[in-house]
Amino acid sequence: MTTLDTSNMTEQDYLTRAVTLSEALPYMQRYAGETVVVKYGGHAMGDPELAKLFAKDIVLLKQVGINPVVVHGGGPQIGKMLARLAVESEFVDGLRVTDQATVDVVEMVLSGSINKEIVGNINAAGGFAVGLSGKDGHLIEARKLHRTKKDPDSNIERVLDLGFVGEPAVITPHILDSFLESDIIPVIAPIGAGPNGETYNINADTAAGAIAAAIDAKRLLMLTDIAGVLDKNGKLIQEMNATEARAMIEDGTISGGMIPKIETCLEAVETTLENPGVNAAVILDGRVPHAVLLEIFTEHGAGTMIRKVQA
Ligand SMILES: Nc1ncnc2c1ncn2[C@@H]1O[C@H](COP(=O)(O)OP(=O)(O)O)[C@@H](O)[C@H]1O
Ligand SMILES: CC(=O)N[C@@H](CCC(=O)OP(=O)(O)O)C(=O)O
Repeated sequence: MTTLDTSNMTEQDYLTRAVTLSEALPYMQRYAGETVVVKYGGHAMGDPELAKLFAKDIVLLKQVGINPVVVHGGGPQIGKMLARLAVESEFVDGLRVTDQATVDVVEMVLSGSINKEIVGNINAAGGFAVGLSGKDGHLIEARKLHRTKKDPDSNIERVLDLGFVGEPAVITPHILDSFLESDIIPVIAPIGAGPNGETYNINADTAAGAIAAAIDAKRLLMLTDIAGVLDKNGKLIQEMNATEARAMIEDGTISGGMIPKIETCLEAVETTLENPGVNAAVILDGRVPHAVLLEIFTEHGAGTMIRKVQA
């Protein structure tokens, strides 16, 4: 556990701390009773000390009356386990091609070790976390994801078979209702069940976005391993709209794992007649200590924000 050495603190330091707490009040009021979905990426959870700070931040949110829902990834951790088991793995546009052997490992790592590690950290920080996957309580009913990709040489659309890669078909948030009314913090692994009981590997960004939309979350925070979306010159983009984002995917400035992240944010903020949409989605650097607190409780919003689009 990280402890703070207060032995050298002056009266001014304590005053600064009190002012900081007081300045958080309007944010606490703005978010009181609201739900915030936090997508915790596999790269962001690499450092054990940072992982403990993340858990503390989540407990703090719950303590001040905000409802955090954690949806986690674990791509690098799955990669390590597949390598240990000598199962080869490849990605297409940020999605892991997933055969039967791979999906078994994906479920084992995500629903097993990673989910329980996050639950353990939150509980050690004084929270009440409950770990589940999309299979629990019909939370995520999945279907096979169908992808096509244009061949750059011939310009012909080709169908890609990604195996057991799924997308959420139906989200049934019923199981989360009672958690959100209690002190329980749900921690969700992005695994879904298909109509015939088959297991689907869902990109964690996609799962987080679908859950955020289904529970009318106020904010979707995507914690990753980079400052946010970078432009062609490597400069951080603080705010972007759907048209800009699509153009950057088209011209290759946004690639790899950033593609499902952006697509998720765009879908999450879209308002339809049935869905009021998430107010804002933010892609931010999970390697920064207290990234969640900085984003929710200060003006110093880091990262790239994608705001709600009215229908
Ligand atoms: N325009 C871009 N701006 C920022 N990152 C980008 C961009 N295009 C591609 N990326 C890549 O996307 C990565 C984040 O996606 P990913 O590795 O899947 O993260 P996570 O594991 O957190 O989901 C970044 O580390 C970066 O390498
Ligand atoms: C289909 C697909 O690609 N699934 C991801 C699920 C984990 C994930 O998304 O983890 P990150 O958030 O750490 O990238 C995978 O197998 O790696």
